[in-house]
Amino acid sequence: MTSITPTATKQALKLCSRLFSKTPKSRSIIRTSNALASNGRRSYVSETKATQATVNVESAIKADQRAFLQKTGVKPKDATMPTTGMDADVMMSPQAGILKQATIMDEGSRPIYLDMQATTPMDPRVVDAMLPFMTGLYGNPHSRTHAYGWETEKAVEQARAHLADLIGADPKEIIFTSGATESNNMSIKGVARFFKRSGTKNHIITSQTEHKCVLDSCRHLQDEGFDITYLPVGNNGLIDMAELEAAIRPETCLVSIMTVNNEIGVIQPVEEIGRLCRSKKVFFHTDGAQAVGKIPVDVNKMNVDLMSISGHKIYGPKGVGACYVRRRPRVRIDPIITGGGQERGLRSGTIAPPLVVGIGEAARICKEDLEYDSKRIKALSDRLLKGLLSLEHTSQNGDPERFYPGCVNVSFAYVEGESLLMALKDIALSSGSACTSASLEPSYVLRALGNSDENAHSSIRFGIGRFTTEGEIDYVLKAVQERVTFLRELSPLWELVQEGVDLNTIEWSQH
Ligand SMILES: Cc1ncc(COP(=O)(O)O)c(C=O)c1O
Ligand code: FES
Repeated sequence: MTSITPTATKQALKLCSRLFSKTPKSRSIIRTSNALASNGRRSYVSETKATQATVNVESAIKADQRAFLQKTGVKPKDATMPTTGMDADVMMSPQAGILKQATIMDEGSRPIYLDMQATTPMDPRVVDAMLPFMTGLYGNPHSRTHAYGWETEKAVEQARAHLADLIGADPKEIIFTSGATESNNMSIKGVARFFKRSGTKNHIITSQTEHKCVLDSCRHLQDEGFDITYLPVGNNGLIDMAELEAAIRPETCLVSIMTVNNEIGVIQPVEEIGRLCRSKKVFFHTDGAQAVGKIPVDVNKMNVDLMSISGHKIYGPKGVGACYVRRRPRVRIDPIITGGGQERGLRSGTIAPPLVVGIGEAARICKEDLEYDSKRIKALSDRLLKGLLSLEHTSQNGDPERFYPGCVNVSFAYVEGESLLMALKDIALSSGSACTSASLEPSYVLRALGNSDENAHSSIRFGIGRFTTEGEIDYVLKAVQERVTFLRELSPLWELVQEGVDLNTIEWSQH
C-alpha cells in the first residue's frame, strides 16, 4: 500500500496531462487521478493500477489498431488493446519480454492469457467508473433520506439501464445478484419452488452440457421431489429440437438451456427453444454468462423469460451478476435470498454500488464495441483455428459453424492434454471449466458429445478476448505446434501411428 498525498497526486496529474492531453484516454486517466486527489487527504489508497494500466496500454494500442483497420476496413474505437508489435520468433526469445507484455496490469512476467471463458480482465474504463464508488460516493443506494443514498441509487439505476439496453430488456426486469451462479440458482429453484407451492407442475428440462451450477440446482430439486430431464446433445454439442418438444409434458414448468457453452462455445438454437416454450406455456431460462456482450442477445426476439449474466465474463468485476426476469407475461419466482425486500423482493441485501456500476459500465462498453470486438475476435479465431487444424490429427470440438469464435476447443490426438498444458506453461490455458480444472476427470461436456475418454483428455480450450493480440496468437500457434510435435515424438502410440498401424486393431493385454 502506498499513501498518496495530494501533492504527489497533483504532480502525477500534471505529468499525465502533459503526456496525454490530446487523447480521449487522458480524460479517463485524469478522472482516476482526480478521484485520488480529492480523497488523498485522509485515505490510504494503493497506487492505482488502473491508471498504470491505462498508461501502459495507451502507448501500445495504436499499431495494432492501425493494422486491424488496414486488414478489415473496420475503424477501431477508442479501445484499450495492448499490442506486442513483435512477430512470434522475436517474442519467443528470452530477451523479448513478451510475457510481461501479455498482462494488462503490470504484475511482472506472466503467461499469455488465453482463458477468457474462466474470466476476463477488467477493462480500465470499468475500473475508472467504479473508483469513485469505492471512495467518496459510499452511500447506501437504499437510503432514501439523504443525498448520499440518492447519488449511489442514481448510479445503480444507470447501470441497470445499461444492462437492460444490452439485452433488449426493460430496466425494471434486471435484478442484481452476486454472479451467474446465483442467477442460475435463483431462476431454476425460484420457478420450481413457486410452482411447487401451487402444487401443479413438478418437471424441469435441461441439457447434459450445462454449467455445473445449473446441473447442481437441478440435482437439489430432484431431492425436493422434482423430476428432471437431462437432454442429450449431438456430437456437435447442440440439442435436438424434436427431442426437446417430445420431452415437454403438461407438468413441465421450466426449460433451462444455456445460450453459449463455456467449454466448446457452441450456440444453442435459443430463438427456436424460446418459440417452442412460449407456444407450450413453459418458462424458458437461459444461462447467458458466456453469451451476453459477446454475441447479439435480445430477450424478446429469443422469447426468454429468465436469463443469467455474469460481470467478470464481460470485462467487469467479479462477484456481481444479474438476472433478467420477464414482467410481461410475468414470471413468478420464489426468492432464494429473503430479507429487506430489495430488488423487487426477489433478492434481498444491500446492493454493492462499485460492483454494480462496474457491470453496468462493462455492459455499456460491450454494446458500444460489440461489432468491433466481434470482428477482431473472429479474425484472431480464424487465424488460430487454421493454424491448429493444419497440424495432423487435430480436430475442433463442437459445431464448427454455430459457435462463438472466442472459444476454440481443439483435440490433439496422441497427446495427453494435461502434459500439453504443462508443456505450455508460458500460456494460460485450460482443458475445460475453471471450477472443474482441478479434477483429472475427462470433461463431462466433451463426453456428452460422444468423445472417447482419450479424446476428451487430449483437448484444450483457447479463449480469445478483447485484449488478445495477433502477436499473441502467432506466439501460441508456434508454441503449440512445437510442443505437440515434441510430445508426440515421445509417445510410443505415435510411433505406431507413423508406421501405419491402426490402433483400433490392436488387442492390448491386461495386467
Ligand atoms: C456458462 C456459465 N455459467 C455460469 C458461470 C458462473 O458464473 P459466476 O462466476 O458469475 O458465478 C460460468 C462461469 O464460469 C459460466 O461459464
Ligand atoms: S464457475 Fe467458472 S468455470 Fe465453473
